Amino acid sequence: MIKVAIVGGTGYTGVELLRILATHPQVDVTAITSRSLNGTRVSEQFPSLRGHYDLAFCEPNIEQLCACDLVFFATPHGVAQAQVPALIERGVRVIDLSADFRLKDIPAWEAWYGQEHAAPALAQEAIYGLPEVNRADIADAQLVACPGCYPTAIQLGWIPLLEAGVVEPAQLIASAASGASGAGRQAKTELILAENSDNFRAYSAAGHRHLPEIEQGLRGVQPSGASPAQVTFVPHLLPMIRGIHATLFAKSSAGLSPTELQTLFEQRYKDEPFVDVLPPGSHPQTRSVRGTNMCRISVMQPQDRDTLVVMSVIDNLAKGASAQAVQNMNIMFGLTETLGLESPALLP
Ligand SMILES: NC(=O)C1=CN([C@@H]2O[C@H](COP(=O)(O)OP(=O)(O)OC[C@H]3O[C@@H](n4cnc5c(N)ncnc54)[C@H](OP(=O)(O)O)[C@@H]3O)[C@@H](O)[C@H]2O)C=CC1
Ligand SMILES: CC(=O)N[C@@H](CCC(=O)OP(=O)(O)O)C(=O)O
Repeated sequence: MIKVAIVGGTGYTGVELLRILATHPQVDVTAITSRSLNGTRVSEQFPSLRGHYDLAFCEPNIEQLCACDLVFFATPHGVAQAQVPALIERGVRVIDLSADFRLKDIPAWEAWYGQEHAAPALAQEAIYGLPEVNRADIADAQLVACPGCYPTAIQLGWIPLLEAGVVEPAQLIASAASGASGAGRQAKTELILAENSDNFRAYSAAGHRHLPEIEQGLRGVQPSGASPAQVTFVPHLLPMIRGIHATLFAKSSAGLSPTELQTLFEQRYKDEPFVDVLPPGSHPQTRSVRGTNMCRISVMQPQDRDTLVVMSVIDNLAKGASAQAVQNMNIMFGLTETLGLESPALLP
C-alpha cells in the first residue's frame, strides 16, 4: 500500500482527491491537512465521505508528511514551493496540483503569479504531469507538477495538430469555459449564485496565467525548427459546477482532408486510456466526463475551409486536477494507470 498525505484537504481539489482515493485499492491516506479545520473529523466536514476515512484534519507537519511515500499538494500557489524542498531532501515523492512547478521560465512565473519563486531550481527538475506527453519521465519523477485545468483541455485538443506541424502555430485561438468550482472553494462575491446563475461572461481576456503554461506545453511538442506556438486564450465562467469546454480554432497549413484529420487524432490517442476521440460530426458534452478522468475530443473542418475546429471537454476537478494527479501517481508507482479511475460519468 502507498502511504499518502494530502496538504489542503478541504478545498475542492482536496476533497476530489479524497473521493477518488477512498476506493483506490493500493492507497492508504494517512494524513489530511487543514489549518482552519485542524481536529475536525473528515466525515463531519464532508458527509459524502462518512464510512471511508477514520481521520481528522491536521496541521501541515513536515515530520508527519515525511513518513509518507507520496504527498499531494492541493493548495493555492506559493504554498508547495515553500514546503516541497524539505520533502524532496528526505526522499518523499510529491505531486503538486498548484501552478508552483509548472513553468520552466521562472521570470515568467514570477510576472504572472506576482511573487518571487521560492524554489526555482526545483521547478527545473519537476516533471510536467501530462501523461499523454510525459509518461516515461513521470514514471521516474520525484516531483510532478500537475497541469492546470484549462491547459489540460487545450493542450490535449491541439497536440495532434502541433506535433504533426499541420497548422499555423502563430494563429491559435482558444475560447474555453469553466464551471465555478475551477475558482476553488473560497467565498468570493463574483461566484455567489445570484451573481453567476443565468449569466455567462468572459474574464481575463487581456491575459490569463494559464497562457504561458499552454504555450510552453504546445511548444514542447512542436517539431524542431517550427515557429513557436502563440495562443490567444479567452476563458469564460459557466453557471455550472464542474466541467470545461474548450473550442479551439487553428488555421490549416497542410491541406489535410477531414478524413485525414480524423485519422490523425485517432492515431495519436489510440493507446491513451483517458482521451476519447469522438466520431466525425460529434459535439462533446461536459456531462459526458463529469467526475471522470476522461477528455473527449472532436475535430472538424467546417465548410471544408482552412479553419480547423477542435472541441475538448474535461471535468476541471478530475482530468483537470485530482484524477489526473491519481493517474500520475499510478504511473509513478508502477500501478495499472487506470486503477481507481475506471468509473463512468455520473448522469444526469
Ligand atoms: N479548482 C480547480 O478546478 C483546479 C485547481 N487547481 C489548483 O489546485 C490548487 C487547489 O485548488 P482548490 O482545491 O480549488 O483550492 P481551494 O481554495 O478550494 O482550497 C485550498 C486548500 O489549501 C489549504 N491551504 C490554503 N493555504 C494554505 C497554506 N498556506 N498551507 C497549507 N494549506 C493551505 C486550504 O485549507 P486551510 O486553509 O484550512 O489550510 C484548502 O484546503 C490551487 O493551486 C488551484 O489553482 C488546479 C486545477 C484545477
Ligand atoms: C473558473 C475559474 O476561476 N478558474 C480558475 C482556474 C485556475 C486554476 O484552477 O488554477 P491553476 O492555475 O492552479 O490551474 C481561473 O481562471 O483562475
